[in-house]
Amino acid sequence: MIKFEQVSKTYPGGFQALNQVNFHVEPGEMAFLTGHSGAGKSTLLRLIGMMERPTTGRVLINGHDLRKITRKQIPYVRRDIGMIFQDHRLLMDKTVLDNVALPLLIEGYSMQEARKRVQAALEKVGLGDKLRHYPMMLSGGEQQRVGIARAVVNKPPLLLADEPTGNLDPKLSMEIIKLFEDFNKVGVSVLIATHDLGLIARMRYRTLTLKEGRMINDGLQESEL
Ligand SMILES: Nc1ncnc2c1ncn2[C@@H]1O[C@H](COP(=O)(O)OP(=O)(O)OP(=O)(O)O)[C@@H](O)[C@H]1O
Repeated sequence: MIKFEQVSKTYPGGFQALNQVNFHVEPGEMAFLTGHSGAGKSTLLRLIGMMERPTTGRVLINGHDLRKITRKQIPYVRRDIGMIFQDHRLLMDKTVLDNVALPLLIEGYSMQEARKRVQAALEKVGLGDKLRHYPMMLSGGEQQRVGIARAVVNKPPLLLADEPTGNLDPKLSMEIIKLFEDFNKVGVSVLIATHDLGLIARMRYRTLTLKEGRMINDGLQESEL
């Protein structure tokens, strides 16, 4: 589902954020990505999301070699990826319905067609009764769930999350991770970048660890890391 082959990324200005990174996330797998601040986690996610291109090496997503994707094809490949951010990036002047419907409307669905799918996505994240609410009327955990509903509404085979629990307390964090587990159980691949080593330790999933742009560990998190 995600394959990195000798991937390096140097930003304009000369900073090398990733150095010869190799890993493979299989279809249907769930894994964490961790490392110190500045280790390159967001850069790695941005390469998968095609917001950045690697300087050298090859990234494959769901069989697509991203080097061969033209600018015009990017939206099609991106449909396979649901992205979730720490700050959820909801439109605050739009209702929950409008926020979650957005990816479908961009794909060309009418609001009438989209509404059923939006309702189903919101029910999966436990917010089936909040369609008409504005994000400001919701708690932080609920806002994050709306962000997740928006990411899954078009049923992508891959979910990427960048610090999805960064603003939440441990109980709410665990609930959010359980949601990711639910999607993983129905076959969605999930990659979650997080600083939260406590959370990772409780979950016992494969953990990819970056240090200064290098992948230094790929396996279950070891307690000394
Ligand atoms: N657009 C950019 N231009 C130049 N340097 C950048 C750019 N984006 C990131 N960097 C640098 O690359 C390094 C890795 O950044 P990245 O955001 O990938 O780290 P991170 O592991 O996600 O960190 P954090 O956990 O703090 O978000 C940092 O030193 C950062 O300053």
